[in-house]
Amino acid sequence: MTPAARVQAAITILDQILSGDPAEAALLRWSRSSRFAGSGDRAAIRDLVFDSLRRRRSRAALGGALTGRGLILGMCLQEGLDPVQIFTGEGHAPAKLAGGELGKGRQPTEAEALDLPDWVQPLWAGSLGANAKPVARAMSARAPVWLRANALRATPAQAIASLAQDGIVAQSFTGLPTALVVIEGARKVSNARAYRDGLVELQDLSPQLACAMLPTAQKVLDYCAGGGGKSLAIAARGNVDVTAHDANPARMNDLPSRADRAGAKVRIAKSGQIRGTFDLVVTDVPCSGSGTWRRTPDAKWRLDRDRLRDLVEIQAGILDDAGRYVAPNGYLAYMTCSLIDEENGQQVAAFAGRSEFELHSQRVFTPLDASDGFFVAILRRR
Ligand SMILES: C[S@@+](CC[C@H](N)C(=O)[O-])C[C@H]1O[C@@H](n2cnc3c(N)ncnc32)[C@H](O)[C@@H]1O
Repeated sequence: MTPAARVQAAITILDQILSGDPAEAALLRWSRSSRFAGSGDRAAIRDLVFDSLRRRRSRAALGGALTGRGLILGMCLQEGLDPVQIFTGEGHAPAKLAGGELGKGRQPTEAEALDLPDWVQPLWAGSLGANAKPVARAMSARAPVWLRANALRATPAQAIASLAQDGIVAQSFTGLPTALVVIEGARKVSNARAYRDGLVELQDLSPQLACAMLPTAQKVLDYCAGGGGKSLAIAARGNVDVTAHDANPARMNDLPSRADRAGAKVRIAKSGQIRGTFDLVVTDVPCSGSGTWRRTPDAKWRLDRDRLRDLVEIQAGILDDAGRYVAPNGYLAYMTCSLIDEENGQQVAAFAGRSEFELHSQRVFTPLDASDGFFVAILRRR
């Protein structure tokens, strides 16, 4: 495909997303109906779509319309590209710019330039204080790919060497050597031997740092285990008995095969099958995902106040339920991939106020720390 044809494909997909389709579904549908597109085309179109969603507000202002064409026109103006060279109307390129189309845009207001919904902005500012604007700006950039070198299978150096054999360049993070940032070849990771043989797992830096903060424990319950990212990270410490649970057991379907690949032992407990108490219970709760909006930018525009309120209620219920499984003097860890304090510090403070747990430590990670946004609090049972 020519670069201009890729742009036209992105415009079509963006229009479907703007009319309500989830981004992944719209991309998949386009791929299936466009067998002529190669993997390079698909990757480039995906990047165009996701970049435009990350910067939806500012690009719509610049491009003069919240449409696929408006967003791509906004992209041209934001990145100093000449739109006349792209909107040529030739072959499969976008149709020529209509008279006046170029003049409809304007400079984004200060609020639009942050690329956050209006209703989120006060929550964002209240949660992040002086970092609110830099974090919002960082959210409009593409996220790096992070891997966790799995200590049950390899040292970080061995994992890096194996990745290199498949053309992937990765580098250890100074503060946590098992966290590897992919410098080159990110799209090759899922086919690499290091990944297939369990030497590395895909996991952002912030949950890795959060798991590293967890107290040492022999018996751990991962109460909201989902695909098992936290279970596997905890199991990789060795000498630990990990039980994974999720209210929706189907979410754990892949966990046994992931654990086999990683050489980890994880026990699966369905609801009603959790026995006894644990030294550490981890609750990686459902949340707004506002810390990962770089990776799932359409979620940024779909979240609303009602959904956030529901999530805060669900999180509070999970803390109350999960707390029952913590042994006396044991720990309860609460995690979200959100930056909104209602889901984080306020949630934990309210729980400490109504329970027999006291706050031991907490930390917010943001893209300013090179990671996704993430929150972890560790509470101790009195
Ligand atoms: C953020 S995801 C977990 C991600 C997972 N820990 C990982 O690292 O891959 C939240 C999970 O909480 C589960 N969940 C929702 N409500 C729950 C509840 N009341 N009790 C336990 N799990 C719940 C969801 O099914 C979902 O899998």
